[in-house]
Amino acid sequence: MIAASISISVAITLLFMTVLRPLAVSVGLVDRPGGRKSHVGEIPIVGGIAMFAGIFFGLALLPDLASGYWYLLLSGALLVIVGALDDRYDVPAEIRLVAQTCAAIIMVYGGGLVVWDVGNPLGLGTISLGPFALIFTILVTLTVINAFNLVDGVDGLAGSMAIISLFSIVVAGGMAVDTTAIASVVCASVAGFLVFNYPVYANRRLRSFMGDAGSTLLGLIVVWLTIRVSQGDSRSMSPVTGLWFVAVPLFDLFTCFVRRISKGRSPFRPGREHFHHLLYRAGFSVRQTLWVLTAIAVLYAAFGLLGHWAEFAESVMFIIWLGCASVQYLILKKVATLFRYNRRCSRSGGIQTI
Ligand SMILES: CC(=O)N[C@H]1[C@@H](OP(=O)(O)OP(=O)(O)OC/C=C(/C)CC/C=C(/C)CC/C=C(/C)CC/C=C(/C)CC/C=C(/C)CC/C=C(/C)CC/C=C(/C)CC/C=C(/C)CC/C=C(\C)CC/C=C(\C)CCC=C(C)C)O[C@H](CO)[C@@H](O)[C@@H]1O
Ligand SMILES: O=c1ccn([C@@H]2O[C@H](COP(=O)(O)O)[C@@H](O)[C@H]2O)c(=O)[nH]1
Ligand SMILES: [Mg+2]
Repeated sequence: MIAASISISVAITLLFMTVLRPLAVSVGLVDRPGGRKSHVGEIPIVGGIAMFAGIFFGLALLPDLASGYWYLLLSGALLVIVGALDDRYDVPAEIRLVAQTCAAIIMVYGGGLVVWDVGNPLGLGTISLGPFALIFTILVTLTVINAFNLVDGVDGLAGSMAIISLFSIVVAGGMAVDTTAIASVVCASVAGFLVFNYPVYANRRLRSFMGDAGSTLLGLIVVWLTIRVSQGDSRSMSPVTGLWFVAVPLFDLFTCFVRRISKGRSPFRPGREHFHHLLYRAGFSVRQTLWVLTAIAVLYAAFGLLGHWAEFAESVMFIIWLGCASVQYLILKKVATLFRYNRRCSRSGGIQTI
């Protein structure tokens, strides 16, 4: 039955992508180049809606779908609607954050998921969140949802990050039936979308984006399943392990926040200082940028799985995770400096170093 759900998920996503692309052009649901945009031509932003449709029908086919997962579809639908409106009309950030908070609340009360404790990241024993559990759960959910949005800035990246995270969650979660079924259906749908979004020559005329509708949906599903396998009596991995599975999007969010605040700018104001932007501007092609970040994400996920299986101390894994965040931040700063230097050199006709 899972095979049927996977097939339906990918088929419906492909169908919706094909049908919605021309419609999107006629209603103006397209991304136009200019400003901080890095793409060329008008690109339909239909991936989020198409992936949601694929996931909806794929999950609906699953027998015995736990009732909590209908709430995943409900909160996902909320994010897709608000995201699609934002992709078309630019909804104010406050309204989007309210919608994301509502999605998190649906997860808590409908899906029954709360971050009750964060495991033992400091080596002092399990840290229970007590009365702060609800607010922490909402913050974690907003953080991961937005991390996936922020990383969606180059072809294929957000989809690849989601597949890596979901695959790792399933493996660390001991291939639990419900998590495996849901993650497989979602991965199938993302794969269907990537047919239109992965940067290869063959699909250049079909290129489409998932928009905030898609990236926030994927962030929600990833955080939902992570909390599902890392909390409660049936937990099969520690929360710290979960951090390794979303390291690239989280590091991007945190480093952007630090860089923006240190420059006296609002961390919520969009920019072009994300890791993918820096690689791209430093001379990497779109595909090379995607491959570098995918390779880093695979390494982080593999290390998370290694720590999980070898039962490394959570505190050690957490310290190394923080270390990697700092190293990535320093590399980011170095690349930015080199890039500025390079630009100055090329303006004055000097030798380029990168
Ligand atoms: C604005 C921007 O950058 N734009 C981009 C983007 O452009 P686009 O056009 O797409 O988008 P817009 O600009 O239009 O809009 C953007 C969207 C908005 C709505 C605007 C708001 C933007 C945001 C970025 C909002 C983010 C909101 C937040 C609430 C984030 C707050 C961030 C923080 C830094 C606070 C974090 C605090 C927490 C409590 C959360 C902690 C969660 C963690 C996962 C990390 C924990 C790690 C620690 C170091 C914390 C504490 C230590 C401990 C001891 C505890 C240990 C903790 C754990 C072990 C965690 C436990 C975890 C679990 C139990 C489960 C965890 C689950 C998982 C990890 C899965 O994109 C464009 C293209 O790229 C771009 O150009 C543009 O700039
Ligand atoms: O697959 C993708 C996704 C995004 N981009 C570029 O990033 C910006 C930001 O996208 P948002 O929809 O605002 O989140 C987009 O305009 C593109 O320039 C991309 O190239 N490929
Ligand atoms: Mg976005």
